[in-house]
Amino acid sequence: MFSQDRDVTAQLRARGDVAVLVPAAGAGLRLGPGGPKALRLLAGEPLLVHAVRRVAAAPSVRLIVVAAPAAEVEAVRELLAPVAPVTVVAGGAERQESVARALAQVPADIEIVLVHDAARALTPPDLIESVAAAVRDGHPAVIPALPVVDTIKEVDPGETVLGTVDRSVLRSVQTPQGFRHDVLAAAHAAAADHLTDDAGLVEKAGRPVICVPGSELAMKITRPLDLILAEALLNLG
Ligand SMILES: Nc1ccn([C@@H]2O[C@H](COP(=O)(O)OP(=O)(O)OP(=O)(O)O)[C@@H](O)[C@H]2O)c(=O)n1
Ligand SMILES: C[C@](O)(CO)[C@H](O)COP(=O)(O)O
Repeated sequence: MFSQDRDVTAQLRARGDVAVLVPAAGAGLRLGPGGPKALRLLAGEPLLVHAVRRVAAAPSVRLIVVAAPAAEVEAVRELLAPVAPVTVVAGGAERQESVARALAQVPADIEIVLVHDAARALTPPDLIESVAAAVRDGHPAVIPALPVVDTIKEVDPGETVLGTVDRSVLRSVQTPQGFRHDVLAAAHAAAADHLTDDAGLVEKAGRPVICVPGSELAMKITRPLDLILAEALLNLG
């Protein structure tokens, strides 16, 4: 636990120009049985607690809105009360719906909105700050990304390789994804399909999206091995 947590909690809402939406309503099917992923334990604490603690430690953050599994809204409020002041809403059946429900809680006077997966529980506050700073600098949509390290093949439905993709133009995309509030709201309002990230909605709306350097610590805890890796990263300090 960060030693400055109590100070951070007291200061939150008293400063900052950024709202962070934390979609946390997923089932975690790829992680296997054990309940909603955001409530699964990492070093004795739920992933959501790790994630929100780091969000609250970012100096720009004024408001945090968590989209929790519908059956866990009250439990999540109680869980996060000692961590940071948060608004908790019920998430939806798809990530995009969870984000939209959280976005509806953001007042119009907050101009920068970040969307950050609870599953990226170890994301450093510095990354949250760098994404927010790029939006503040005038970019309407900013996403953290890393170069792809594997060779990438395109295949047909029978797994026959059709070709090798030029990986130099590919990026593996993380969260937090940062947006001008009006741009994110318009993209969600216009959404026709369910996409896997919010930047995709902004792309469809024809607005520019830029990448900034991501962080290996912002890995998404998706499969069982990821929990083991995350625990090892925590132990590194
Ligand atoms: N209906 C949903 C689905 C996902 N999420 C959130 O979106 C983030 C990224 O989703 P992912 O890591 O894929 O989580 P799950 O959907 O839970 O995973 P799975 O696909 O393995 O079930 C997670 O913090 C997850 O809780 C959400 O808020 N609402
Ligand atoms: C938003 C995201 O984490 C960016 O990489 C990702 O798209 C979520 O996808 P998932 O299929 O819900 O894991």
